[in-house]
Amino acid sequence: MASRLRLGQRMPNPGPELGESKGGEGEAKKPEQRLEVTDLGGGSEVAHIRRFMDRETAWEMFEQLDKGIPWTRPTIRVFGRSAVQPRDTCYVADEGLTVLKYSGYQPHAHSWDEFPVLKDILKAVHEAIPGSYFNSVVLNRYKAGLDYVSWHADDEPLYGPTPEIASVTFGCEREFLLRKKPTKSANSVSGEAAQKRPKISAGQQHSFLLKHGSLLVMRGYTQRDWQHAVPKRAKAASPRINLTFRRVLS
Ligand SMILES: O=C(O)CCC(=O)C(=O)O
Ligand SMILES: [Fe+2]
Repeated sequence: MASRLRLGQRMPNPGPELGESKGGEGEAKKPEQRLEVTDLGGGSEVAHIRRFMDRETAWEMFEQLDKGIPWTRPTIRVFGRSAVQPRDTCYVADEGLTVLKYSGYQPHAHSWDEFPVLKDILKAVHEAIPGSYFNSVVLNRYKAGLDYVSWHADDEPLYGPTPEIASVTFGCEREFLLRKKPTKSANSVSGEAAQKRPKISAGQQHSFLLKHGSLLVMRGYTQRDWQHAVPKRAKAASPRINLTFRRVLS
């Protein structure tokens, strides 16, 4: 695991690796990037940088993505039924990678060259997470609070057993939930014992408020052992754009 920092701790020697500005003339304004790490246990963890980007830069990027991305709302298959995905999406990846397929849907892989803004964000993400390497990004646009992503894990084999996934948020803040997957042993117990045993015990859920310009990183066994979701929120009245950077293994 890349970081051993605990919740609320400051990264040591904040400097270029953290993307912190030296304040020189002509340099892009960058806020101090404070990293908060939540240990989920069992080799899973989440790192959160609430102010990954300053608000103004993040709004400029929001506008470019909102207008410039060829958003689609595909029909997917969930539990054997066809349904329109409850959010807009797009996919960008290096050429020649294994194709991504989820819920019976295979998104077209656009090229990074079509969207210079995505290259800028990718560079900032690489700088903020030392040792990271991402070659694809799934983009989601939630038009308002009725758009959502249901419980899932990004555990497709093309990402390997311990993928690092970096999630950048623009626009309306929304809640991001994590819950522990039911364990095999809990499932395999039959009869009365199984009924009495709760599948998800207290303390095995976490909630993060993902704000405009924030970065959240899931790493270790988070995709194998946990699920995540962005639930509907009737009060969320404005759009949110989220980018999840991933590394497709070759
Ligand atoms: O919008 C988010 O914060 C999460 C999106 C997500 O989980 C996904 O695209 O797999
Ligand atoms: Fe996901």
